[in-house]
Amino acid sequence: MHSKDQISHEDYQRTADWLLSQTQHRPKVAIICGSGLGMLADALQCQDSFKYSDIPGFPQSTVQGHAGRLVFGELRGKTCVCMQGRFHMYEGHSLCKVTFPLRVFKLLGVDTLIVTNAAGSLADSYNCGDIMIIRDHINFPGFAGLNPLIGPNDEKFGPRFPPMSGVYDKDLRKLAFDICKSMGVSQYVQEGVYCMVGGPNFETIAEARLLHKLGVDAVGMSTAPEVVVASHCGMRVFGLSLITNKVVKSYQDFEKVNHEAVLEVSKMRSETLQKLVTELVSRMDINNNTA
Ligand SMILES: O=P(O)(O)O[C@@H]1C[C@H](O)[C@@H](CO)O1
Ligand SMILES: Nc1nc2[nH]cnc2c(=O)[nH]1
Repeated sequence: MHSKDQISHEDYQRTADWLLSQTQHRPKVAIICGSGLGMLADALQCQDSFKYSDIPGFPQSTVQGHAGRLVFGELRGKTCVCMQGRFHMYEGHSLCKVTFPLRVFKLLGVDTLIVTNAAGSLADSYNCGDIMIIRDHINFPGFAGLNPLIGPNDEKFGPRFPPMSGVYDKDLRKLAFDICKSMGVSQYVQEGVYCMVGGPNFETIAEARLLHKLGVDAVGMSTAPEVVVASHCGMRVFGLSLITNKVVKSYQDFEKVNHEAVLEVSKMRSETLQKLVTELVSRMDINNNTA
């Protein structure tokens, strides 16, 4: 890692202090909106919102379907901060930049992360439009040394060697399933393993077959770095993938995925996802995580 990529504790603190001076909201929950899922922020009441370009130290979002706004507000009386737009490695951001907001959120007092993404499915039983509750992830770039925790460890945030087993909170996953049942949508809710690849190209057929053999249920280009950093600093994590396409695994299949189709499917499930996240926030206990 180059020294220009290093972000000091003071840098995170400066951004957190600026935000604290601009809003009365004191969020306990952070929500990251995946591609086309920015409408999750629309449910927030009493909003204060900030363009990323106006926030000192914040990276800029360059992908279509990622508005580039940080929205503070209340969801059924619980204070949240919502990223309408995230940062991806393939945009050219270092992983420190990709995950910069997470440490700022920690300094704001956030203790729970809800992360969402658009993903392609490898699992044969999944369909387009399914919602996958993330049970676990594979951080493929991490295998190649692309990990946001590489470099000097900041003990104020967390330990040098953090565990990652059980990173997606079991109780929140169960609660989400119960909510889906009561919403009558469990027929298209799955639980599975998300794999992050670097992107920006979608998978070749051979790559898709490899991921399938490895036990990957859904593949995308985000989430793992954010979850690693959130977990490192003691946040509880819950994740959702919206299955926007089935990854092509056969040489006989001539279908080709594209970003516009991904955004289209995101729109189709926006209401359900908004309801699910609202219910989840409203029913989660935000005080039991003191890590
Ligand atoms: O931000 P997410 O992970 O939801 O975005 C996915 C992965 C790519 O950025 C994009 C491809 O359509 O959607
Ligand atoms: N890598 C990857 N990311 C996605 N995001 C949405 N769909 C896909 C996909 O099929 N592959």
